[in-house]
Amino acid sequence: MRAVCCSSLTNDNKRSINQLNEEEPFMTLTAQQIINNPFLNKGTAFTKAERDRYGLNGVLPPAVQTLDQQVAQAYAQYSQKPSALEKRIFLMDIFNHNHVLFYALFGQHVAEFMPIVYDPTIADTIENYSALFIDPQNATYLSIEDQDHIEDALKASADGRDIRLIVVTDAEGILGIGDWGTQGVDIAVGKLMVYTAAAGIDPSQVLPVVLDAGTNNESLLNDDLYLGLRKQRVYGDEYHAFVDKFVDTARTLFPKLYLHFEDFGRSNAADILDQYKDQLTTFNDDIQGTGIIVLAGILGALNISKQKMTDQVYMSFGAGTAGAGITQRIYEEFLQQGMSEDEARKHFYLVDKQGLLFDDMADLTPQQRPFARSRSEFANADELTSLAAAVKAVHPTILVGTSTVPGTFTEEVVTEMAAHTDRPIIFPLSNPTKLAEAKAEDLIKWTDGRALVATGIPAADVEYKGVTYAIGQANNALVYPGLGLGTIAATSKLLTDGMISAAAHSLGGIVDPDQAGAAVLPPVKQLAKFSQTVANAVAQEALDEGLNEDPITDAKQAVADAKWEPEYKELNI
Ligand SMILES: NC(=O)c1ccc[n+]([C@@H]2O[C@H](COP(=O)([O-])OP(=O)(O)OC[C@H]3O[C@@H](n4cnc5c(N)ncnc54)[C@H](O)[C@@H]3O)[C@@H](O)[C@H]2O)c1
Ligand SMILES: O=C(O)C[C@H](O)C(=O)O
Ligand SMILES: [Mn+2]
Repeated sequence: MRAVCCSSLTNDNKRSINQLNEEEPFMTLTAQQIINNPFLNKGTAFTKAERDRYGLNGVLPPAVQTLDQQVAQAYAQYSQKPSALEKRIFLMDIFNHNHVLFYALFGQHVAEFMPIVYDPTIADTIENYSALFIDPQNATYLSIEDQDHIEDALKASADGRDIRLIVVTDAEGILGIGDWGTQGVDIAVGKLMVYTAAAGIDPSQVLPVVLDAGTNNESLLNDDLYLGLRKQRVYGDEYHAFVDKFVDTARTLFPKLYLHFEDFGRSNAADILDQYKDQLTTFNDDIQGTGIIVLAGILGALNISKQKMTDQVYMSFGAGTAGAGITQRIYEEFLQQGMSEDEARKHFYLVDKQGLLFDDMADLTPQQRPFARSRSEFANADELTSLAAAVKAVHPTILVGTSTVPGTFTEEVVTEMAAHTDRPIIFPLSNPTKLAEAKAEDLIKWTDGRALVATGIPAADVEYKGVTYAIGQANNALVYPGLGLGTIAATSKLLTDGMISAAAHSLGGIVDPDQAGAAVLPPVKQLAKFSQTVANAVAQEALDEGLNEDPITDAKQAVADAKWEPEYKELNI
């Protein structure tokens, strides 16, 4: 029996499959093992010489195609698929068979594919994951009831690859659609695809992981097809011991790990980040990634309105994981711009289920507490139990929605806000599409074109009174790939606030703010380009803070060297 690709690579002998191909002929694979390995397979693009060498003659149709021809053929098929879900299933099929082709195709159609591979279509595939299941897509499925296999499972799915990046979810708070148990694994798969398409993270160095600690989703528990653990979600010490065991095992197996946490529940997300952030490069996308993109969007909006950050009055509608994370990031920016903590806090207002949050409320989260207000500030404090009442009392200049409640930025709320500020900054960010607090088009119309808008999911341009308003996408996907690439390229020991701030500031200067209808953030079609900008800024900051493990001096060069391109390399196995 011949060795299956790469399983003989030990942790001490870690190389990516690409490096491996280039360096050493160390094992022989059968034709079937090659074409069934998505990291190695080239399909019809195997050359004549490769076909001779690896016994592929007659195993494939005789014509030899180029990658460009394969991309064109696949895109033509894709275009015929009648729905977003079918388009996504088709692309996943390509991914399952041939990673280079998948990423070459994705790279040529980034803006078109983002909403298919990622949000919002990914929400449909998560809700229907068990029914649609075909392939585990190199993910690791860890169960709280089977912790003895954590190490084996991580090793088996990594299959000897040099894992540098894990996206892990426990799926308690998938986007705004709630608890999806094991089915949430797709968010880890999808986020990783965006890392590679946007920033060129080597796909052989990544691993999607789901931590299945049960689910409180009754529809899943009652679904015969459900593929996860059929029990109520576990919380408290038992849950944290499970997370600890996963993190300890993963960092031991993969010592250069960048660990990205995604869509954990409100009661766990911030605690887990605090627990690990000073130990290894830990990133919480919903807290930190969203904080970066919203700060970048606000900086972009202020560039257009020519206003100062420290003159703004900020209101968060929905102060959970993302809402509180964004608030903290904007608050830090106020401090960075020279304001004292006490002065800065006066600019922030949180509205959640209870209405405006006050410091005498017993049910505040630790992240909400520092921004809760005193009732004595308002004559009618007890009446401020709705967004409309809070907006009327506070007159915010910035309103960010992370509430998961659709349509809550009503015409009444928006016109009241716009009555007290020239250029209201309004970001309805709840995902997917069906949960957004408002539509971009309505915000532009209700404010007669004055609102500076960004949305969580892609929004079409808005034509209004002869001006075309481009709508920025304030989705963390615009920054987390560059942040990850920069951090990994710099071999940074930690991910610091300084690196996070550098990422947010690096997105400025890409959009021309003087163009009528300019967007507050750069367009998704330039995602690959500005991911590089973010990566360079982050890597430079890591070096400036002396966080690099390897002796790197040139941040840009390190980023360029770390970047993977979807090209067929000569197989040498
Ligand atoms: N655009 C982005 O990049 C981005 C990033 C992260 C999260 N999000 C979106 O933000 C939303 C929230 O995500 P999260 O991770 O913070 O979830 P979360 O559950 O941690 O927070 C949601 C918050 O909204 C509050 N809420 C619920 N109903 C409300 C109501 N009627 N009025 C006011 N507040 C209410 C909840 O109490 C909670 O505090 C989701 O829809 C998610 O998709 C967007
Ligand atoms: O996944 C997204 O589209 C962004 C964000 O992380 C979310 O949870 O909504
Ligand atoms: Mn998320």
